[in-house]
This record gives sequence, C-alpha cells and structure tokens, in this order.
Amino acid sequence: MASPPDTSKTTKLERYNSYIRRVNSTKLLAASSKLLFRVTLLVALVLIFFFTFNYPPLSDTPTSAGHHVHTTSHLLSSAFYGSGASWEKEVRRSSTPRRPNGFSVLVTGAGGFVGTHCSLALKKRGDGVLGLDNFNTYYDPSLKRARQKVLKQHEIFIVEGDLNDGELLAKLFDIVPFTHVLHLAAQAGVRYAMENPQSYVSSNIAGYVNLLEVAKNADPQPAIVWASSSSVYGLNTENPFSESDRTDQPASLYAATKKAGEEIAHTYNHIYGLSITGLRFFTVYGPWGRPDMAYFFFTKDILQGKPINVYQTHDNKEVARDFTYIDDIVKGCLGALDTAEKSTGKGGKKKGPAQLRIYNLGNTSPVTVGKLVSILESLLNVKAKKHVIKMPRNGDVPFTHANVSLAYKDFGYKPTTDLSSGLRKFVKWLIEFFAL
Ligand SMILES: O=C(O)[C@H]1O[C@H](OP(=O)(O)OP(=O)(O)OC[C@H]2O[C@@H](n3ccc(=O)[nH]c3=O)[C@H](O)[C@@H]2O)[C@H](O)[C@@H](O)[C@@H]1O
Repeated sequence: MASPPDTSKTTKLERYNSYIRRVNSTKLLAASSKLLFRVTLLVALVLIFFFTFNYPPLSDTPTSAGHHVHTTSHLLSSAFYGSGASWEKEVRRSSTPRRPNGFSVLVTGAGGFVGTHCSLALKKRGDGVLGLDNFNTYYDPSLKRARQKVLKQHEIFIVEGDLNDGELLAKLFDIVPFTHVLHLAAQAGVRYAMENPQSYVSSNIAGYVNLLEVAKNADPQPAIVWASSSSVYGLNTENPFSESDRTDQPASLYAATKKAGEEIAHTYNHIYGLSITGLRFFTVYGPWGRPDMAYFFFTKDILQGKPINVYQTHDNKEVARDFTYIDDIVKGCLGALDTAEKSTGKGGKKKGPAQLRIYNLGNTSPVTVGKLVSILESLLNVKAKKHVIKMPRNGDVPFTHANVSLAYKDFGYKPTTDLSSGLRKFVKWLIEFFAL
C-alpha cells in the first residue's frame, strides 16, 4: 500500500496564501467602504447645495422662441427671495384686493419715489398691491428702506428681487393672478447714463423685456402700465410736446432706453396681445423724492450753505422744466390703470388686438431752473450760492413742456399743484425726515 504524500509544506504555503488573500480583501473592503463613504458624502453635499439654492423649486423660464433659460445668477438669486409657506402667504395677502372687483397690482420699483406713492394710493382704495424692488445703491438705499417701512405699515409687502430674475417673476405670477402691472422699476437719471451706461441697458431694456416675457406667458395676462419719460422728446423743437411729435432724436442713453421701451411695448402688444400703456413723466418731484434730482440736492445744498450749479444753454438761455407734483402723477397712474383694457392673449398666444397707449403726464407750465432756485430760497429763507454755468454736454435737454390733452380726454388727467405749493410740501417733508 502506498504511503500518503507529505502535504506539510503545501499546507504551510496554502495557509500563508490564504492569510495574504484575507489581508488583501480586508484592505480592499476598507478602501472600498472609504470610497463609498466619500461618494455618498459628495452626493449629499451636492443635494444639499441644490435644494438650499433652489427653493422654491425650479420652473424654467420660457423665452419667446419657446426655449428655456437657466442662468447661474438666476439659481443663486432665487435663494434670497424668501421661502416656503410664510413667504407665499405674505405675497398672497399683500396682493389680495379688499374691494369688490378690486385690482391685484404688481408694482415694480415699489421702494422708489413714484412706486411708493402709487402703492399707497392703490392700497388705500382697496386694491391689492405687491411690490418688487432690488433696493440698488444708485442712491442711498436707506431712503428706499424708509419708504418700505411706510408701505409695511400699510400692509404692502415688497419682494426683494431683480427684474432680470425671470424665475422669481414667474413664481410671483404662479402665486398671484395679477390683473395689472404698474412697472416703475428702472435706472433713472439723465446724466448718470454717461457714467454707467450698462445699468440702463440692464434695467430699462433687459429687465423690461424679462417682465414682458413673463407677463405674456401668464394666464391671465395682466394689463401693463409703465413709466416712460419726457426725455424721449430729446431735441424736439415743437412746443408744447404732444404724443404725436418726433421722438427719434434722444439726447441721452437714458432717453434712448425709454424710447426703446416704447418700441418694445409695440412688439409685445402686436405679437402677444398684451395691453400696454406708457406714461411719459415730466420731472416728477415731491416728498419722498429722489435725492439725485436737482430740486432735492439744491434744497439740501442751500440749507448747508454749499454752492449749486445752475445750468444755462450754450446760447445763454435759461433751462426750464415742466416740474410735475407727485400727487398729480399718482392720479395719472391710477387713471391709466382704471382705463386699461384687459390683455387679449393667454399663455403666450394672442387672441385678438389689444390696447396700446402712450400719454404725457406733465404740469403744462414750465419753470426755469433759476425760478426753481428763487422759490427754494424764499421757502428756506436762505440765499443760495448760485454758480451759473453752461450746461455740460451730458444728455440734458434745454426745456420740457407737456401737452396733456390726450390724458385729460381719456382719463381726466388735470394737474392741480403749482411748483411753489409742491415745493413747500417737499421742503416740509425734507426738514422733518432728515431732522434739518
Ligand atoms: O422728466 C423726465 O423724463 C426726467 O426728469 C428728470 O430728469 P431732469 O428733468 O433732467 O431732472 P433733474 O436732473 O432734476 O434736472 C432738472 C433741471 O435742473 C438742471 N440742473 C441739474 C443739475 C444741476 O446741477 N444743475 C442744473 O441746473 C437740469 O439741466 C434740468 O434742467 C429725472 O431725473 C428723470 O429720471 C426723468 O425721466
């Protein structure tokens, strides 16, 4: 009988190999669980980032060509406009009308001068008002915040956001069936356009188009009333300015963007049946006004004993403006809203012709800048340190003068405040507000 083979060596070797395999597989297991852990962590982080910066949930913004756009800034900006049920509740509450057949109005630029006054007037008569404002720093935003506080006291909520945030706008229209948009958000100011031209393109053209894109897709489509400007008359020599006069010679980029807005309005009215009314405001002034405007900084400078520059034309003529008091402008805006017909389209499709209007809202009696200064001097009881200089070539026009017969005919617009009475109210407010 053969003896069994000696397996003692093989067994040692096998034991050794099996030991090595065990060590290797333990190492492999440890390494793969580490990898799995890291991958899981990464996925979790990506998901956390996605949901944090994208709430409320994404809804693509359709473009006119049916494309959908998503931008990074869009994604990020949306993170800041509040979230969840309480934010939506505020939006709904603010925009709900409190009178039978009341309007539900989205007021863009609600933290601005005209926006604040119009929002209050609409709310007072029982309309629902939702504000939108980006609180930019073109002028001291603390004044805008103070206006916001007043609106809050009257239960008007301002959503903080930019016109260029299509997703935010679409979200607002998803929540509220706005009957009207009062579009007052803009980059204002004639002279600043030489310093920061892109801001005019971004607000007055890109932002405006963004708003119209969302409005035309809305169901119901709102009627739109928006702020154009007397500056569109540019180098027009007719006097007074009528809506049928030439507006193809803008003297500033600001004026050019407002004129472009009027043409863009035609397009959206023509293709999508949006009802659109443009209002050409003439140098609006009054309490809560804009600190970048001459009447405002003249008053402050005169009170502080600082010199002021009074412009003259290059042929030594006085410069004049059809200064219009804020309460008259508010009446004009409400008149335009009240007579705006419904848009005829739905969800981006036109169903029939819609209303397209343009009106001057001015005071019908121009006053020279020299006279403005002398009124301020007597109201403040301080002599101004006046420097009369030639108007810099910065986009200013020599005079403005509104013919408002069209606005009178269509919605009874009739300015009632002369410059002295209006400035008296402004000065009173300014002294109280700044504790001067
Ligand atoms: O009606 C309009 O469409 C425009 O009215 C104002 O523009 P503007 O009339 O130029 O108002 P201010 O900048 O307050 O100037 C008023 C007058 O004071 C003059 N001015 C301005 C500044 C200055 O230092 N000195 C001076 O004499 C200007 O030439 C102008 O005649 C607004 O700033 C624009 O946003 C608005 O669109």
